Amino acid sequence: MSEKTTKELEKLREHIDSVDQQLLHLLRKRLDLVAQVGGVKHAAGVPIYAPQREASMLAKRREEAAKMNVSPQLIEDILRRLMRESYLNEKDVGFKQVKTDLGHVVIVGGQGKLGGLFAQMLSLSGYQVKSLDKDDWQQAEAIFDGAGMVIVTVPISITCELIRDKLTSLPSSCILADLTSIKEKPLDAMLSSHRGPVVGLHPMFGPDVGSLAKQVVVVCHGRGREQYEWLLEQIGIWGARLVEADAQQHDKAMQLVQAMRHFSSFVYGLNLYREAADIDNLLQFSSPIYRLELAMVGRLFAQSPELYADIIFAQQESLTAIGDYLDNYAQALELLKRGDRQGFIREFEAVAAWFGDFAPQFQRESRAMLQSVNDMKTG
Ligand SMILES: C=C(O[C@@H]1C=C(C(=O)O)C=C[C@H]1O)C(=O)O
Repeated sequence: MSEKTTKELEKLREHIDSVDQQLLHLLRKRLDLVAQVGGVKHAAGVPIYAPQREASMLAKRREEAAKMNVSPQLIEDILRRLMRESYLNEKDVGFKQVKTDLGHVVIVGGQGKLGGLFAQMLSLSGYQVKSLDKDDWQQAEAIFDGAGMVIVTVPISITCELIRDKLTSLPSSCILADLTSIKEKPLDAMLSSHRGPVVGLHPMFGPDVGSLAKQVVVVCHGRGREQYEWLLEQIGIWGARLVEADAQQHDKAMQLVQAMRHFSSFVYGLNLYREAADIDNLLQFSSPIYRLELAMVGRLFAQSPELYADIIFAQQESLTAIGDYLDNYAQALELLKRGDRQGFIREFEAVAAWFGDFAPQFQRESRAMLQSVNDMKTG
């Protein structure tokens, strides 16, 4: 590079540094304003997450961006990232407490990750929370005494047994809830062990979410809804969206959404391991989509094998869903073995037609993800 070029670049880069510093100051200012909004909302008991405000704000900024010859998608990406920060900061002020005369909450399995998250959210909302874990059963009576709600969040394999053995003498005013990722059997167990209000919940997220804003919690009603309605409102205040479901339908969906999916990720990892694939090497040749896929598979093996065994082994019926997948794999492999390119294309088109408008929608969504995977690359 010539000296002139170096000088020119240096000067421009100094300007860029200064603009970035101004951005930083603006960010600080925005964070402070959002914190003030958080304070006002907290006092009024309003959830921080305000989708309508977000939609109208984004529409206006996009319009203004276009007029300034800035890409509307750029401002939308930046604002969405900032809004995520807004939800995370909400934990600093806490949440409105919907039910003020509940008595304390007992979380059976409160030391587990999901139990811990719910304990934290409830505490931030002003509830007194006690945890009951496997070594605490001797003190159970004292822990349960005066509880207004008991939430069960223990491994799926022991959930029903625990409910049937240990939760048979709660007072009928006490709410009994669970967070298990299957719903029909735990709900039956709760309804038969307890006379009072019962509700089944399935948080559709892992314990590592920073905030519940926009996350989904599935609700399967048991009995006495009017007595636990406040809990649903409370979860809404945390920002989550509640989706009501029939327990049986929910469990059927989980055979595909969880069992089959996690199982195929497990086999994908197993296959890489048996092939002794060199991950470093694969990453060097990876396209963003491959990296994203590897991230999805690899993250499984950073977590507890018990958790995934629990999810995959939870329902006998998942075996059918996984077996069907294996059959389809074998049939598709036959196309390949026969060199039946036309057959492959026919099947492809049939699936594409079945996906319908979802296919282009998923393409758009994944494009944004792939771009951020690429952004994260260094060097
Ligand atoms: C700050 C607010 O709360 C949330 C955060 C927003 C933001 O960061 O701009 C916008 C809407 C809300 O989801 C607000 O309602 O204005």
